[in-house]
Amino acid sequence: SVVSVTANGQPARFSLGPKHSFKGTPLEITLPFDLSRGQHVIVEVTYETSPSATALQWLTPEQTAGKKHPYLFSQCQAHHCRSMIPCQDTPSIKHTYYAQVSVPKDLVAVMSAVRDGQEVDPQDSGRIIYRFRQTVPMPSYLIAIVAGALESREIGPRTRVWSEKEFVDKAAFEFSETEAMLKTAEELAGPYVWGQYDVLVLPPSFPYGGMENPCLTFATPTVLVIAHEISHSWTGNLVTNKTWEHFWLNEGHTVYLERMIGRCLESEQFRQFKAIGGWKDLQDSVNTFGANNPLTNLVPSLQDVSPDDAFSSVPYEKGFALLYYLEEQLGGPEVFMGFVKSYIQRFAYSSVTTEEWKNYLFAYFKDKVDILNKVDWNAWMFTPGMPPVKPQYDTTMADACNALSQKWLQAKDQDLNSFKRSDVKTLSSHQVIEFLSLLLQEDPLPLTHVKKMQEIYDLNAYMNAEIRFRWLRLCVRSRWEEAVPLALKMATDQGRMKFTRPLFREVFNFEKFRDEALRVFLAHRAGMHPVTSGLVSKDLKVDVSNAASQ
Ligand SMILES: CC/C=C\C/C=C\C[C@@H](O)/C=C/C=C/C=C\[C@@H](O)CCCC(=O)O
Ligand SMILES: [Zn+2]
Repeated sequence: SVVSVTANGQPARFSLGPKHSFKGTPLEITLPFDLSRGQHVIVEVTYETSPSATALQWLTPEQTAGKKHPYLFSQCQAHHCRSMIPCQDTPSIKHTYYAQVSVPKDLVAVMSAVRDGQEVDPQDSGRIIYRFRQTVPMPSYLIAIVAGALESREIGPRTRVWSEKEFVDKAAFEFSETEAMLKTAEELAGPYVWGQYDVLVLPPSFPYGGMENPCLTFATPTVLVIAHEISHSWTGNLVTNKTWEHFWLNEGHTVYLERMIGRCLESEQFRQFKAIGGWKDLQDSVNTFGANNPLTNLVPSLQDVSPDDAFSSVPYEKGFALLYYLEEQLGGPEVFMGFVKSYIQRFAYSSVTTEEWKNYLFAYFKDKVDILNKVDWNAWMFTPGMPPVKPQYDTTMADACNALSQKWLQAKDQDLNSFKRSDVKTLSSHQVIEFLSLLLQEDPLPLTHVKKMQEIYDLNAYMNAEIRFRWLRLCVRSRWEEAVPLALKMATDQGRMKFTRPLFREVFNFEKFRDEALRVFLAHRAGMHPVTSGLVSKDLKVDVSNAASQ
């Protein structure tokens, strides 16, 4: 709700245009004077947000861990910043920012910026004003704000962990490797320019595993490793996709850098193992969208498509697969990481398109243009479905997962007693995830098999979200009725869309429990994040305009 607009202190006329289904309402400002090229103008917009702003989730005290105070958080990527700030909401424009946030004195405010002091609000002694300064130019989708009963712990020379006090010590323990990862990332990609690197653990309804807000990564309680968000400090936050159609530049390079950190801190075999899992995530997204769906292009057209509807593993994993394929063709990880570092230096502080990236690739590898000319660029970038080439990843860490999944897939009922608890106890949690992912790629296991798997491995007891999510999907697919309430509980106890959407879809596809999936969704809808509830309602084909929430 815009109250007034001024330009260089003079009142300016403004009008609101027609509301677009997902782009919002354009604000058009007419300057009260002529501008010449290069002249600067200060435009001030006085406005109020709406409680239903799609960037924001307002939690009641009952929805928090402490149960005493309300909580607010934002998620602006991709096009939601405009719902809380009237701005030129495009990743092609970068800006610094300064903010003062007044909150009741029991709450703490944090933003995606360096903290710049606090004071009692001169207008209300029951409130505190927190100040923030972001001096590195960044796109609007990286503006972020949280207010809640927060505490923090220092875990490194440039890192504090923030969360409600109930979780802060656990979070400090879980993210204790942050400084080691930051140092490794700096060795790979160049200096960290953002000053502080804090981590905020949000309540479980946060819709993504993590969000790379500068100076303050957001993480859900289901995330244990933040190498991905750390990597975004270079790819995404420093070098940014110019439009959301080039989102793979952000995510493909970030997955590449994340796995290079894994290579340095663990091993090359670990990197290869993670790439094998990523290929499966890509296959899962292609299956969900359909292999002919243009949204599975690496560079899709988003004309009339909301970025939230287009979001999937494709830009992450098709992007990674392309970079890994180029790495193999052009001389290996050290050589290709040299290119990625140079690309970051060349385009730091700006926004790029795929064409600019490709031109730079050809310029950097000017002695290997014959190799680059053999790449089927059209198939990689503008053709739906799986990539034209499947990389041959090292299977050392995956072999045990393949062997165990094959054993289950081929087992007859009379073979089921040959399985032992040690089958999974000897696997790492990464390998258990891979084992379950392999089974999810096949036709559903017979119900006798999943029941036996529970009896021997007790997978219901696993609290690792990546394991639990895959296990419950597997059970529901095998039509195990007792797994349905567990799947719906996981879908609603936390709201990370990576888990919540497929779990709801899986139960919805179990004909006998379709109504139960709808009932549970409608019962929880009011307390869900607005983007999550919008996408789940599309998945379950619920017409929310008529549906009553309870
Ligand atoms: C081609 C795709 C087009 C546009 C996508 C751009 C933004 C999509 C929008 O829905 C926001 C995405 C935010 C993602 C934040 C963090 C992710 O990296 C988390 C990935 C999923 C997870 O692990 O939970
Ligand atoms: Zn990312």
